[in-house]
Amino acid sequence: MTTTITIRRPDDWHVHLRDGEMLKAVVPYTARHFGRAIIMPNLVPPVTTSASAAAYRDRIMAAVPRGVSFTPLMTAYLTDTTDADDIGAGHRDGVLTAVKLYPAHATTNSSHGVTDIKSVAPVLEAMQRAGMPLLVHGEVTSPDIDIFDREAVFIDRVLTPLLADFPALKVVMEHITTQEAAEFVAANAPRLGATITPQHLMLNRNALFVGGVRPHFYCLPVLKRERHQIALRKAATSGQSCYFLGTDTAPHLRHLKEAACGCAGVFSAPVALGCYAQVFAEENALDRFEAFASLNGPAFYGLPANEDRITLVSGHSNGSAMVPVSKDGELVTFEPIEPITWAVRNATSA
Ligand SMILES: NC(=O)N[C@@H](CC(=O)O)C(=O)O
Ligand SMILES: [Zn+2]
Ligand SMILES: [Zn+2]
Repeated sequence: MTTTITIRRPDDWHVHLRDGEMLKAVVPYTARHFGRAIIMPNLVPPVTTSASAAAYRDRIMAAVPRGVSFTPLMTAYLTDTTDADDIGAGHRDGVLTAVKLYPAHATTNSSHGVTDIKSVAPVLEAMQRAGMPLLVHGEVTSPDIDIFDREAVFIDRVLTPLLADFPALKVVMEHITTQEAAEFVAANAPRLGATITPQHLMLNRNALFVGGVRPHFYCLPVLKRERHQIALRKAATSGQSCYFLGTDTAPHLRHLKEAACGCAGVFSAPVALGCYAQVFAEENALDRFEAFASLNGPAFYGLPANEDRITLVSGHSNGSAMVPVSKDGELVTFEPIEPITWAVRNATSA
């Protein structure tokens, strides 16, 4: 038996597209399903100014296949020396949608991240005045905090004071992974929102060790225990407007993941939308899928929902493919433990 569902075209509120050959290889997968995407700035070196964001946007647009409509929404990487005037001007000019806070060394390419939140107060004040959201990678980095506790400790030590010090600042807690985060976001909505990834909805930390170590399930924040997975599934499918789709598709070449010290990040762009639909179907919540995928994100960012539609269908086995990246190597597409049975049938223009 197959089920189909047609919804407004979704947006992806958390995407890594990288640069160069990798950018060219991955952009088509995001652009064919999603109308817009928030583009993460953690390149090497990072995108830290409006000028570098504008140049990066041009490189992304050059990689969008002809005939596909796709709008990258750019972000700047917050550092201890970010210029508040440049960020404000970038926002007024329509170049910058948001600013990204990585605590220094929290995740892939975050060595330039903020070491002390006080040093960026002028930038946060300017963003608060402009209504420009701050996107946070919500993990503390102190080595004495257990890796499975870093998100919950971030909420207590960093996010709670930040929300109090900047009471009108809009904040997105990216890729939430815990029950604590889901509850904290709902309690602080609507100025606080959260993205949730397919892997954190479909897997828990046991998946990292099924039959051996599984590097393609390794991402940050790392998968948590089952009670958190259950809480995230409940949150995403609740219909509450503070939760929205953000895949955190994060491509790394296969040989850099299948390594003695493998990179963090799951490449999910080709299959992500099917994964989300499957979760909503399993939770008997397909009637709330459009809110999570296509309505809540634009509402948080103050943007209109997309006018075109996309149709998904169940009953398809969706064999995940390897995506070649020039002669450099290849990407392994996310393949959860249970088969993905939902796929995009077609996207129609408005
Ligand atoms: N999520 C990840 O595990 N990795 C991301 C960085 C990030 O989103 O934290 C990446 O850039 O590879
Ligand atoms: Zn992150
Ligand atoms: Zn990310």
